[in-house]
Amino acid sequence: MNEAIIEIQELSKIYDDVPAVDKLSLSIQKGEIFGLLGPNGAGKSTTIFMLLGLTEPTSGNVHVCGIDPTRNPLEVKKRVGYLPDDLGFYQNMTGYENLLYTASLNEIPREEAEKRARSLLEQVGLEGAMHKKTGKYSRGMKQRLGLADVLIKNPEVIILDEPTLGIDPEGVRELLSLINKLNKEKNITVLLSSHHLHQVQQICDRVGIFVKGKLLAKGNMDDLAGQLFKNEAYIVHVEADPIDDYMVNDIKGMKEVSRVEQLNHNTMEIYCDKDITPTIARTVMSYDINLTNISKKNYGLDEIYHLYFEGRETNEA
Ligand SMILES: Nc1ncnc2c1ncn2[C@@H]1O[C@H](COP(=O)(O)OP(=O)(O)OP(=O)(O)O)[C@@H](O)[C@H]1O
Repeated sequence: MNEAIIEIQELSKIYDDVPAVDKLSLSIQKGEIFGLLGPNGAGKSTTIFMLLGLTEPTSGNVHVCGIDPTRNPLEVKKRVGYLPDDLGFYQNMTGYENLLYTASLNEIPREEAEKRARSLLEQVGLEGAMHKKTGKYSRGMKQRLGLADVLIKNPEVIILDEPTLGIDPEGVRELLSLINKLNKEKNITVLLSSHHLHQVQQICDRVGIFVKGKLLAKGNMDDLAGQLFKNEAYIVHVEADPIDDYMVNDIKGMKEVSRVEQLNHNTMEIYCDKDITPTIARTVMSYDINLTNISKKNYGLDEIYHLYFEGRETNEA
């Protein structure tokens, strides 16, 4: 997974002297699921439009599958499937007919198009509704049809703008697992924009936190926690009876430990820059103390995201 399929360098888009995207640099690897996370107005859609060649950058460079979308938008369009947040289908046509229509726009021969449409409708769980008019589809069904629609041209990359908007929790779960499955089975790179933390956390390999046109941080959950909490990226929760002062001093003296917080007579939390849970367990045991529980506490994307926004203007969020 170390072949960049989306390469963005110092990319900016300025509207009326205000940067919508501000010197963005980002590499997305082939086969990765990358989540672009940020509040409304952060610049996610503008970034996506520049990747698709729908908006011209003010400055900087962008390459998708090795192609510059500003110069060659049609070549990018052949390789990239884009599912906008407000996707529309011809309401009076069935799901199957809509897919065949998209296939014809992409110059896929009829016989091949029929084969792909049937297979995709099956993959997205719409085989039973393929001959139903899309005007009668639920929002979740339309999103699943949308996925089939972007996949009909066998893209290398799919870009999904708020794909779960307006879908009920069960529909969200199904759609996310479908995206995950497609990514794993077909090695399709997925760029997904969202402001739903939990959904992003569930399926993305890496996340970029985007605010006011700037990428504040990027990485997997551990990287993000590391960047944000620096020398306190890990918390080891210990329950032991009793918590002995000598033992606490011993732990405080470890080079990885920044502080120890004693919550009550038998519980403490140890903040450290590495996961040293086994070392801490051994130290506690060496004091002949009854260790009843030891676990690593993980920061969730919720904590990470909100901490990034602490003290920032987030009134659009
Ligand atoms: N065509 C345009 N003309 C002027 N300003 C624009 C234009 N398109 C976007 N903007 C501004 O650029 C900023 C970024 O908007 P963008 O739509 O990219 O954000 P977003 O993160 O996708 O938000 P959302 O989640 O609401 O879609 C906003 O302040 C928006 O008002």
